[in-house]
Amino acid sequence: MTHAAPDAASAPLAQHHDRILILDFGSQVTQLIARRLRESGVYCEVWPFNAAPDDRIRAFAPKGIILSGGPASATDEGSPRAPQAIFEMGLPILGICYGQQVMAHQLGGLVEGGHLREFGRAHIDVTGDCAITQGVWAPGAREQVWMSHGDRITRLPEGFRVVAASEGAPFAVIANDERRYYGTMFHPEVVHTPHGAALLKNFSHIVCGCSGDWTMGAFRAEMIAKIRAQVGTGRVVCGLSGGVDSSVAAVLLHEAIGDQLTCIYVDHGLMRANESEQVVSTFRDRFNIKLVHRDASDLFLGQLSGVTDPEIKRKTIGRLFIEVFEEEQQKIGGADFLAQGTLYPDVIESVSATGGPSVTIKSHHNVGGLPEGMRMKLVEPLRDLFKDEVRVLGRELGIPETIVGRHPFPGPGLAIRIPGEVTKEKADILRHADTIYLEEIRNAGLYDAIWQAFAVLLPVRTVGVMGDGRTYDSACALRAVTSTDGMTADVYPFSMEFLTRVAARIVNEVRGINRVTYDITSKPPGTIEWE
Ligand SMILES: Nc1ncnc2c1ncn2[C@@H]1O[C@H](COP(=O)(O)OP(=O)(O)OP(=O)(O)O)[C@@H](O)[C@H]1O
Ligand SMILES: O=c1[nH]c(=O)c2[nH+]cn([C@@H]3O[C@H](COP(=O)(O)O)[C@@H](O)[C@H]3O)c2[nH]1
Ligand SMILES: NC(=O)CC[C@H](N)C(=O)O
Ligand SMILES: [Mg+2]
Repeated sequence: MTHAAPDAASAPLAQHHDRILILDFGSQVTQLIARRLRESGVYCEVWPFNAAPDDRIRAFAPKGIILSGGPASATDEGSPRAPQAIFEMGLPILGICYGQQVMAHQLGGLVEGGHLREFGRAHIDVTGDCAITQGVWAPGAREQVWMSHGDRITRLPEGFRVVAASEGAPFAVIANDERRYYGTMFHPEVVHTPHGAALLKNFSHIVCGCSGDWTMGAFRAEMIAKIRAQVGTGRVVCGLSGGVDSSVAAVLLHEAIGDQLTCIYVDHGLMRANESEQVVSTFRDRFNIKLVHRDASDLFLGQLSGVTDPEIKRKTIGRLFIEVFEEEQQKIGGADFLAQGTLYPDVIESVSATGGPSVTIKSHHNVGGLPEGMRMKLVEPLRDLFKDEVRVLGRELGIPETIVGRHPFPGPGLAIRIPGEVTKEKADILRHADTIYLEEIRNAGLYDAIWQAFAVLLPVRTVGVMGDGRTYDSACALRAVTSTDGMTADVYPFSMEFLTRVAARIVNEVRGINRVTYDITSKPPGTIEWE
């Protein structure tokens, strides 16, 4: 499941599982193909299309290959090509969007731009049947899919036939039964293609014959072996926040390398109330993991003084985290590796995954915020997983529900919930409001129905009247969203009664806030955090 140039060490580990190779042409949603395959129990790896030499592919011995979508046009000179050798390996191939177009082009078909473009929801007419649609779509049906293309195939290569068509894509599904080549113009990997997962499962299970024996239990075993292979006898420090991701990473690492692991919890003065005590007692006492608790609030708050730009805040925090980790590893006699609970969404939002043109939305402190020239090597066992998969793994590892089910809390903490300059006073005010808000959510039994809820301290002062006196204090915003993976999110529909109760408590109890608003922006167009 690595999203790096294939490394020789990874292949033998997966040897006893059926596997699919995904060649990435730079689509924003390539990782969702891997995720859908994992959900149906199939081991897979994502390799950049241009880092897949023929001998490596043969050594990996996949049961099938999927070609992802991508931003290029197959008709452009110099646009990406699939390794020609894959068409001589006798393996089933599924091309998705650009992957379909490039396969058609390389096999002698014709691809053209300048036709009707389709973005988002579209409908296709199923005109035939094939191995990937069987049992999912019946001929004659009209089905919803999700499209994102400007080019299309205008002439099929030899041996292919049409199975479904849309207005903008006469070749929405194509099949060459004899060679077991299939192509879709739409994206079966996204949830907006309602039966997409079933189509992919038909490809992996029926066409490629994968048995579906890849589970989170298998992931755990393989990842432990991978960690051991990477780390050897070296020492590892792990940034542990007590959040879901680093807790799961720490317990997994501990299982893999025992006392070679030391966790470092950094209190940057921007954590929530009582966080430090909870983390220390859980990990030291319950899991028996070596843990350093570092109070670095003066350092962080000092360096954030005068900083107002969100990206500079994030990069400052990312740099200071590493500085602190470097200092602490020296105190324990040196470490060769830094482990973090980085997840796939952290990676995709921070950097372009394949060096392609996907844009940086924000620099997650643990990815885009890392300083150049960091000495320790990174160990990031969860880098290819989505949050809900990490939760499944956490349960598999016996981590208590109070940790596994926690709302995410970003590494930069309250700093990115205080637009403008961050000060200790503001952090204290926000911490208090946030505590009340979450207490009310818990009391109302809503905590588990919400992906993430928090308060934001606005850099706006407003006039109020309290006890017949005039106030001129800050406004705060409440945010609560539902989501499955943090990539998209919807507003949580609280009752007005609940919201007004929370607002009253905050204004009454928190000195410095005299007005409360509720943020009703979904993601997109908003992001979950305000900065
Ligand atoms: N206060 C902290 N001390 C040490 N490491 C931290 C701290 N905050 C974040 N990190 C590191 O940065 C990584 C990314 O942070 P992130 O918030 O995404 O994950 P998390 O805190 O582990 O889980 P969650 O998303 O549930 O909050 C963490 O996994 C951890 O390695
Ligand atoms: O560890 C982290 N470091 C960061 O720099 C960071 N920025 C956002 N987040 C969390 O990621 C999820 C998506 O957030 P956004 O919609 O704000 O991008 C949400 O769950 C956010 O809380 C971060 N986590
Ligand atoms: N999503 C894709 O793979 C798009 C493929 C190609 N760039 C097109 O516009 O048709
Ligand atoms: Mg966190």
